[in-house]
Amino acid sequence: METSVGIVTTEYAEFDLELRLESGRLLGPITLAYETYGTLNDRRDNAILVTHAWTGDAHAAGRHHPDDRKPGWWDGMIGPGKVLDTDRFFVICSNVIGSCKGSTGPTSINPRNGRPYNLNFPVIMVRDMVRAQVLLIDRLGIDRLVTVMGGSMGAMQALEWGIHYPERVRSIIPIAGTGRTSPMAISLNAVARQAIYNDPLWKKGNYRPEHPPADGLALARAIGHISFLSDASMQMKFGRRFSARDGQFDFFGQFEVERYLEYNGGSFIDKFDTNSFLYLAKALDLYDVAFGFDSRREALSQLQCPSLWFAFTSDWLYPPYQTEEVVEILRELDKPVEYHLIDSAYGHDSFLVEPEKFTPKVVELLDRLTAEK
Ligand SMILES: CC(=O)SCCNC(=O)CCNC(=O)[C@H](O)C(C)(C)COP(=O)(O)OP(=O)(O)OC[C@H]1O[C@@H](n2cnc3c(N)ncnc32)[C@H](O)[C@@H]1OP(=O)(O)O
Ligand SMILES: N[C@@H](CCO)C(=O)O
Repeated sequence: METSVGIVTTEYAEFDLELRLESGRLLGPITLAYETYGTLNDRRDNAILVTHAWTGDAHAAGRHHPDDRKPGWWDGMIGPGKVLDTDRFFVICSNVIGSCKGSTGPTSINPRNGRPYNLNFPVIMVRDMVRAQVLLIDRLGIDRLVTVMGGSMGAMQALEWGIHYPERVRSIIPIAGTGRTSPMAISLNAVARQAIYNDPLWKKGNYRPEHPPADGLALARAIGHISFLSDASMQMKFGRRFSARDGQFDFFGQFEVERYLEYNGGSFIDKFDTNSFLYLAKALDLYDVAFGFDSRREALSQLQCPSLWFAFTSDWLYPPYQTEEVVEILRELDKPVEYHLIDSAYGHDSFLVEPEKFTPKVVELLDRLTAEK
């Protein structure tokens, strides 16, 4: 049985308007990159929005070209007969504003001067990303989404959808998220930022695209990457193994884990723009569900739909207690809420590496919602 969505194309929705951001600044016109899988039914009520993490993109499933080395980032989840079954659901994955993956971000042309925004791009919040996604969902003619589902920054987007657009969602599924970014998570991003700022090629964001601050970005990504892993996953993957290529007493000889970080930091330079990385890190750091409300309780009281939450035992970036704090408040508020602590050794990135550990609960929720229709 064919379980892949096959060859897919990224589409680009253009909005000739100015969006008022949380900062009060205006951003426009706006482009959003997105992909869709499956078919929107006649009642237009079978749509699911998948929201991505920090360095993700709209390409969640299938391949752009038969020779692509890897499929989309959540290909195991999306396709005929899969968890997000494209025989039943119309699955949308939208890139976020601020990103460099086809949507309006710091690399886009500033209409006011015809030059790339670079640091003239406004600071955006997760809520602004969602505001832009609402334009896309309107454009697709969808009133209500079956669910909004995503991990990490995707979880923040799902929660913002539920709180600010309660009439537009029938459920939300935040995975490996947090209700507010902790000082520890912020401090890791702060060090990553310094790695970039200290690279002479960064030039306060005015680097030429062909000469990015590669050393700074690679180091910044390596710092981030450590926080996506866990003690257990590093023990399993690398242990204390020394790189077979190097002599143990070579001064620059590397442990296997060092090679891994160097490789993943280095390969990231070709995949992501430095300013976008910084703007999205800022959005992550600014995240607090209570922003604009008197309290988290007041913010969470806006949520009307069922919410299904997952946290991972080995996630030390957004540890389970941060999801549990939110779930606890929702329970006190008598909201329909379900929470599962998933035993996984893969740290924050467990939502990408071991989705099979939590997907049965997702299927249960989707079946329930479909039966209720
Ligand atoms: C929604 C989103 O979040 S989309 C963004 C997802 N992508 C990322 O986060 C980019 C970084 N990638 C990753 O973190 C991982 O690939 C994941 C989480 C997506 C998947 O994890 P895993 O399946 O465990 O992959 P793993 O960590 O083993 O491999 C990552 C890379 O390191 C390489 N690698 C593995 N071991 C070693 C090693 N000992 N030395 C050097 N390189 C190594 C792999 O070959 C792979 O290279 P590739 O990216 O060119 O294919
Ligand atoms: N590894 C994912 C998760 C980060 O939160 C990313 O880079 O987007």
